[in-house]
Amino acid sequence: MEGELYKGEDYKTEFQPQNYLKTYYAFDSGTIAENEVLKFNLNNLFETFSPGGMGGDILIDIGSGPTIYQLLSACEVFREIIMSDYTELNLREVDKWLKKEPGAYDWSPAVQYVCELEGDRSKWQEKEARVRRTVKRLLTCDVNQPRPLGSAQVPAADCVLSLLALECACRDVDAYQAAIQNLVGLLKPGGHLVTLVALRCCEYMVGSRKFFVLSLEQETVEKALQEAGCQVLKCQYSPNKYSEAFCLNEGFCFVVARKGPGA
Ligand SMILES: C[S@@+](CC[C@H](N)C(=O)[O-])C[C@H]1O[C@@H](n2cnc3c(N)ncnc32)[C@H](O)[C@@H]1O
Repeated sequence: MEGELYKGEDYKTEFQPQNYLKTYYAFDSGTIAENEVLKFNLNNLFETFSPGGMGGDILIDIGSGPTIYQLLSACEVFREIIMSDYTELNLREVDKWLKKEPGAYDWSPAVQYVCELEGDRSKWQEKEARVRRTVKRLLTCDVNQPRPLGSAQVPAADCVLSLLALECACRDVDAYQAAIQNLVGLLKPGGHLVTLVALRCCEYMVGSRKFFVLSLEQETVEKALQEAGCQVLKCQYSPNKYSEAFCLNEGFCFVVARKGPGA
């Protein structure tokens, strides 16, 4: 992978949502490696947000990107979902899907997969309607700010979800630690932080653009959460990798942590 490495503010001009979706979320028609990553992610989200497990009033998704797959299980157990991203273009892409506008991404293969996990693949249209009803707001965010959602009035959350975003947004481990702390600040005491991290990753492609990724070990992720006053309840490792042409990484970890009383 040669050429310029984009990061930070470059996301606002160089990250093309449609290219990202085509490469990593084609699912049924996509490449096997990317499909396996998405399945690992959907399976873990299903386990985490099954009825009887975690749930509540407010879930805030941070660094949502142009995707909605991360909400397919959570929409069943939270009253309200707030999505957020650093770039307006990503929020616009999500909004297209929420409003069923022409050109909106087709998430139905992933939706059907999750409905099958829940026991009835045929209910996928009901689930899409539920996601559309449950997502109440789309906000801009910056995880590197002590208040990632800026001046937006947002109640303390029962759950903060952030998948594959912090390692893209943070330039070094100190910034990662601070970003985790910033996300914990959005939670109620006892609330949960759920995150998926691509491990030992240094870059990924979105169309012809190459983006920086902070290389993290599983232990670094767990330590950052503990130092932010959280108890790590689950840390599920997977040896999955993306296709080498798209992204260089060595495994993933899916983590669920609870904010402690002193955090
Ligand atoms: C690899 S994408 C992940 C998108 C989505 N969460 C997913 O699971 O596919 C990385 C996302 O991080 C966002 N991002 C980059 N810098 C950020 C920042 N400082 N604060 C919040 N999000 C940021 C990007 O806009 C992009 O949507």
